[in-house]
Amino acid sequence: MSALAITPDLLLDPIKLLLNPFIQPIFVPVLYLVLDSFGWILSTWFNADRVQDEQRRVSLKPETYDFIVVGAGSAGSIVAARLSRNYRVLLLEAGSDPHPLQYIPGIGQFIYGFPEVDWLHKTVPQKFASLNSVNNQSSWTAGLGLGGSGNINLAIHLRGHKRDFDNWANITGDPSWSHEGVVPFFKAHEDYRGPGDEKYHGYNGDLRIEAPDYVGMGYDFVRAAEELGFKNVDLNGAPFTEGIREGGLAGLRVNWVNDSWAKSFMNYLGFDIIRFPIKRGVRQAPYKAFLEPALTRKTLTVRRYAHVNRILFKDGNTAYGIQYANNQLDRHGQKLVAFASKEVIITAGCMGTPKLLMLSGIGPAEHLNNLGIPVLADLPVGENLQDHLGVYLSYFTLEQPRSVLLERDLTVTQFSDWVFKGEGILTSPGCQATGVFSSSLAKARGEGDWPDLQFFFFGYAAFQNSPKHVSRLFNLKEDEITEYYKTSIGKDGAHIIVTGSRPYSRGYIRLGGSSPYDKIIIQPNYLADPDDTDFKALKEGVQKGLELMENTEAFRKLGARFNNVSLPGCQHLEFRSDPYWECFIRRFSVTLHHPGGTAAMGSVVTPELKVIGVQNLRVMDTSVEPQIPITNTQASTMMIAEKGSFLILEQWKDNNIVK
Ligand SMILES: Cc1cc2nc3c(=O)[nH]c(=O)nc-3n(C[C@H](O)[C@H](O)[C@H](O)COP(=O)(O)OP(=O)(O)OC[C@H]3O[C@@H](n4cnc5c(N)ncnc54)[C@H](O)[C@@H]3O)c2cc1C
Repeated sequence: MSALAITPDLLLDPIKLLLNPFIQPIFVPVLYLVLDSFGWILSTWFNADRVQDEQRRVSLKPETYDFIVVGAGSAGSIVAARLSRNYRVLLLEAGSDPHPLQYIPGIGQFIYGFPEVDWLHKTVPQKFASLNSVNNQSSWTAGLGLGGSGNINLAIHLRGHKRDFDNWANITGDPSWSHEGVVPFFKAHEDYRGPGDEKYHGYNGDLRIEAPDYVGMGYDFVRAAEELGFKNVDLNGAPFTEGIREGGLAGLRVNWVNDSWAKSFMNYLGFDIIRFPIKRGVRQAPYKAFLEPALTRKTLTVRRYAHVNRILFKDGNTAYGIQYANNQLDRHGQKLVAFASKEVIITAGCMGTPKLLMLSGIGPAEHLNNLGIPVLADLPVGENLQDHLGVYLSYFTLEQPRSVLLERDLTVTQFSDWVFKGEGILTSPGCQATGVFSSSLAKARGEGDWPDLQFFFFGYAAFQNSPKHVSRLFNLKEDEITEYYKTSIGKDGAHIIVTGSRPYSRGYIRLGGSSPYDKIIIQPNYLADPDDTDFKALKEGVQKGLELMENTEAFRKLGARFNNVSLPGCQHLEFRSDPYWECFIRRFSVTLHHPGGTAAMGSVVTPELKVIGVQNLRVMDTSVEPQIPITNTQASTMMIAEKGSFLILEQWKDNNIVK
């Protein structure tokens, strides 16, 4: 019998069995089968879990806690973990536990878009962007379950820019929201592994931040950016203390060492590989880092499948509890209430929070009146909606086998390396490098020190199922994407997403009806700002992206070339002409999933995150950001939760602490 044969002893050793060369050829078809079956895998798992949860049904009696936290996402997980150290906390989450596959960073992208883990929101049809999406509607994924969007996001850990937070301090009139004021709260939960300055990094916190074992072409991207004059910097780190090379950054002066203005100009402007909230290749934020370790506390009660429908008020405007339950989404059909003797804290995310506030009578009076909801506080809830819109510049094909081509590289060995060593391509959530920089428009406004563009680099090739996969993620028309990717599939490749990091366009979220089960109306108004600033910045960003990928030695060596097929919808235009790129931007523009601002500090909540005009109610999630930071939003959300918890603990200090 051949040494390669599958012998009985191999059947007892699954790893040896998987690594057997007989298995390798059937691995790829099996892999595709698994990837295509995620919907089924998730629904089977969650159905079983729900039945089990139902068997542990809680009593119908109203319960009283010190604090009630609504929503167990990136923010809620931290708030519940921090407060339950000292107080009795009830954490309510509409979804369930994270699915085991969600801990594998490299699989994250395949997992969203299913009702068990995703709220599956969609925007209203857009006029100026996302025009290759089905019905021009952008799909707005949002995580459902303990861990929230942190279970399904790309996990890119970037805090934002110094000026983002100094701007928050200006808007709120509270210097504690300035960069200097918030750095301690970023550091508080950080367990950082990487180069950087102690002044800006934490090393003993709950959340490991590190580079994955697999960085792929991340450094090629950073080297290419350096060729264009950008610096390789720690994007979460210290302001620069060194100068930049001659000719760098559009001819800015050199030798900045002793120039304090220049130092702050350079703060967080540059490129780097990405560090993530992962530990030995396992996703950490927020569930594993914050919530899981707190679950054994007697002071923390977590109710899953608990869809909160309304905040309860007494004495006119004092929040004292919540009502949760219903039919499909609820605690197994029970209608329940719970009371908070101190405060109710809403962390239901940028869409969930304004919805719950409005259903409870806190929102624009006219809108609530139209729906017959009695108005408790007339506030601009749902207004000020912002998101990062990105242009999906895909694919650059490569002549060198440097990218991840799923059917070639996602081998059995990669799986066993992830399981047993925490190594390999599955340790990476996908995006390998990033950079922030300013357009000429920002510079002309005198804001060259506050980047308005961001690049995300993915050294991943188009695989057989890419059209189906990308279409599902972004609600794109699959036949068009199939046509567009036809010459890229199966070839080594990479793509970048060029993002407007400081959008001027503002949208809104409104209720679709007065029932908690009515869908919300999401209008981001992408690229609708009256001066077209967002569009013009993206145009510049796209040109810079092409330059970086096609005209640098780093990528020339790899033979990088952009897709030679015209994007459906732009085929009538001269290929790669100015009008072609304008059309491309409007059509192949996708959400980066960074919505925020719908219960903003300064207009809906105070700088202490208290809802204006009512008592004992706070909001502590992405909704409170008056302007979203220039980078991804999870790190800043976790900072808000950390600072918010601190504010609460300070206020209730020494008051009925549970030992
Ligand atoms: C696909 C995707 C990719 C992303 N990639 C990145 C990235 O790489 N880096 C980054 O920094 N950011 C990323 N983000 C954004 C980031 O994940 C969010 O900004 C962050 O998670 C928001 O945290 P949150 O606590 O405000 O909301 P969430 O984490 O969404 O938490 C809200 C929670 O509230 C629950 N909830 C809502 N309504 C109710 C209700 N009525 N009753 C009970 N529970 C309710 C939800 O189920 C959810 O668990 C991404 C987001 C998505 C969706």
